[in-house]
Amino acid sequence: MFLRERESLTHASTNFLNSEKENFKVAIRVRPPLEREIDPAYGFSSIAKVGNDQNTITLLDYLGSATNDMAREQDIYENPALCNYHTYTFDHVYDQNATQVEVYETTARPAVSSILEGYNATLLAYGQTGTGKTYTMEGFKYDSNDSQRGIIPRAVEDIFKFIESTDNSNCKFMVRASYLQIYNENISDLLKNDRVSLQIREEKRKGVFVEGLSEWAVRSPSEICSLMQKGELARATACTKMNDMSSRSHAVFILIVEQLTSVEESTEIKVGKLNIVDLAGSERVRVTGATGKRLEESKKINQSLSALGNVIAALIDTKNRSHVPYRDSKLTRLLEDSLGGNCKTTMMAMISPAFESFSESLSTIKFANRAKNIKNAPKINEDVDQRTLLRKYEIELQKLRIALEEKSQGVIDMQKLMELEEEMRNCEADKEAAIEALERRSREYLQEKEEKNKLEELIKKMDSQMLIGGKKIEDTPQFRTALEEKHREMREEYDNRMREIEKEREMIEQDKAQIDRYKQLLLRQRDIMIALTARLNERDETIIQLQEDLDTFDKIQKEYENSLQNKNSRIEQLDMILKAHGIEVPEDFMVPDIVQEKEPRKYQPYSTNEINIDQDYHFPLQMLTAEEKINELSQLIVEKTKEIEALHRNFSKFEEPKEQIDTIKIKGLIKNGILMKLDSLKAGIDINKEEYGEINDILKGVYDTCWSTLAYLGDIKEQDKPKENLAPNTKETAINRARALTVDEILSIKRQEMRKNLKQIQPNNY
Ligand SMILES: Nc1ncnc2c1ncn2[C@@H]1O[C@H](COP(=O)(O)OP(=O)(O)OP(=O)(O)O)[C@@H](O)[C@H]1O
Repeated sequence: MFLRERESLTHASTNFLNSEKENFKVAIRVRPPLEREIDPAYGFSSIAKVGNDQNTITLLDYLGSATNDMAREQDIYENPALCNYHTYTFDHVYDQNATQVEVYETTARPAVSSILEGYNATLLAYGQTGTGKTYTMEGFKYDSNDSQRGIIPRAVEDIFKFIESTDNSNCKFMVRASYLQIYNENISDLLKNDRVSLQIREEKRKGVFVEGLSEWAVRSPSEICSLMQKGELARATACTKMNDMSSRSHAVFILIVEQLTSVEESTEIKVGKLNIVDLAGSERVRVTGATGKRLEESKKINQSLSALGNVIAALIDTKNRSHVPYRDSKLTRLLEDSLGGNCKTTMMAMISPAFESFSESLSTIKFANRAKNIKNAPKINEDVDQRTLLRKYEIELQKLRIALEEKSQGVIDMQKLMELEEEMRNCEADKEAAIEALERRSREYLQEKEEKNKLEELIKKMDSQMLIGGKKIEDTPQFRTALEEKHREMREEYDNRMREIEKEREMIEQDKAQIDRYKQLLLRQRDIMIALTARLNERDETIIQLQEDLDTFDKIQKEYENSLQNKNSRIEQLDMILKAHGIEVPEDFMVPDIVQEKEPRKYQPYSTNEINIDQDYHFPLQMLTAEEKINELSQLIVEKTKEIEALHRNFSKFEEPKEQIDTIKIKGLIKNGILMKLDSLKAGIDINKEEYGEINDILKGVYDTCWSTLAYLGDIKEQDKPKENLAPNTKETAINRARALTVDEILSIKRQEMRKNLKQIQPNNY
């Protein structure tokens, strides 16, 4: 049976797919007349005539005056001109005799098939209130044998049959269901107890969706039926003039089928989504007589339906299709994919066959006729993102399998552990048995040994009684040798033992001494601690005592201050009284300022050495009064001044006053007669050879000094000094040089030389 179902489903799908036009299908269903529409006296005559091809419908617009269906029929028959005929063609038209199964098979089934191939599909029920939308979509019984089951239960059955008929073990399915309603422009989840208003979102990959809408994984048709029943109870319905249980909200039942097929290494995922939309019925408030809450509901319903009409109008307006007003209502926003998008949509328009509903039926037919022109562009959701629920479950399952394997591994390990523990216990038992056997054996051995000793004793005794070769055994040389050997061994053993004992004793003595030392140390530490504690206690007591004294003094001082303040204010008071009476107070009577005696401030003595601190009180050993301190510092200044003067004097040795140097040097030069000779030379007076040599030597020395001084001062480098002797060696050059040099120049050179010497002696102080 499953196979047959599968084949027929595939066939339905193929038919559906073959026609591009059928991406948006429109079917009309004329429901049977309701009891209230049938005139008990004259019967009922339908205004909707369905063509034999089941593609056309004609609505009869009677213009006559007959008041009942029978009379109207008669009148039309007799006067055909009294009737206008409105004929329209659709993908399918069901007359009032069409059964639920028929409607499902021809209209809904292809949509179901397409979702199994990974398409999005929508079945949309539209029509005036009470025309059979809910009946067609849901039906009223959820028994799988009930012939009045609607599209939803049948679709679900088909989906599960398809899944069951799939014998490919590499193919996995997941079916999820959601159920929502749009009531008064608020979206709420019919499968949840709360009535939180949900929002519509759009994502590139996911398309349009309701955020936070619950999705229920279902594994059988009965589970879906339970969800539907739950949703139905939550759906806003009311008893209206036109329908005992009129839906006051648009309801959308969503079925998502995920298919995951693993082929070798690759995985193919298909996700099909079926929206089954049961719209709230449009109604003419005038006819229904709605007021209050019902009126508000009606307005909202009509508004959203008119938004739906606007969207359709915009979609079919091929000339000006720039803007489609999807966002004008929640309904159109939600159906954005279904209307002109990635979806195979089937609109099912329901009409009443009753004469009284003619205008509504005609309006519905016209609406459906417009919708016929909508073109959708569905595509298989194959390249759906890898985050599909099934994929996630698959991954999760994989992880769980691994975890299970690990756990199983754990179990194996546990078994191994238990085995090892058992083995260990056996080993322990063996060991104990072995020890026991060993002990028994050693007891036996000791016993044997004892017995052997006894025997030996006995033999000895007996031997001592015996004679060997006519001699007593003690007298034999063998016995003596053996005896000596025995004695020697015993002595050796005794000595060894004694040595060991001595060693042990020494070690014990050492340990004892060490322990004694520790003990002494600890005792000493204890004494120190006791002493320190006592001192600390004493100090604490002293501090407390001092604090108390301080408090007492503070108190007394405060009292004195208060008393003084009182006295002062009294004096001021008296003074003012005296002044008021014009009496001058003599100077002698003036109260002297109270000079508070203060403890003289103390200063530390000046010392370059480290200050000795009294360990007990942390004070310097000696403190000076201010006067003493001033004296001390004055003394210090005197000493330092002397020191500085001495240093100055020393320094002055190297830095003689200019005039003094000049005088000395000039005197020296005069003494040597050189300057005179120079002057003579400058004056052009002839000098003798000796004099010339003398001058030449001096000039040569001056020349050298010049060089070295300039080198020292950094003006030139020593190595730059010419190698050849540039000192004047002729009378003429000597005279020229001498002429060039003045006395001041010579003195300046000499002074620089002195400075150089001084720097070498006291480089830091210079
Ligand atoms: N094809 C049908 N066969 C038998 N009874 C039908 C059929 N269609 C509708 N009915 C009956 O008509 C009445 C109204 O139907 P239904 O509630 O489905 O209308 P509706 O379009 O969903 O109304 P509303 O928009 O107010 O919710 C119900 O009692 C239902 O049983």
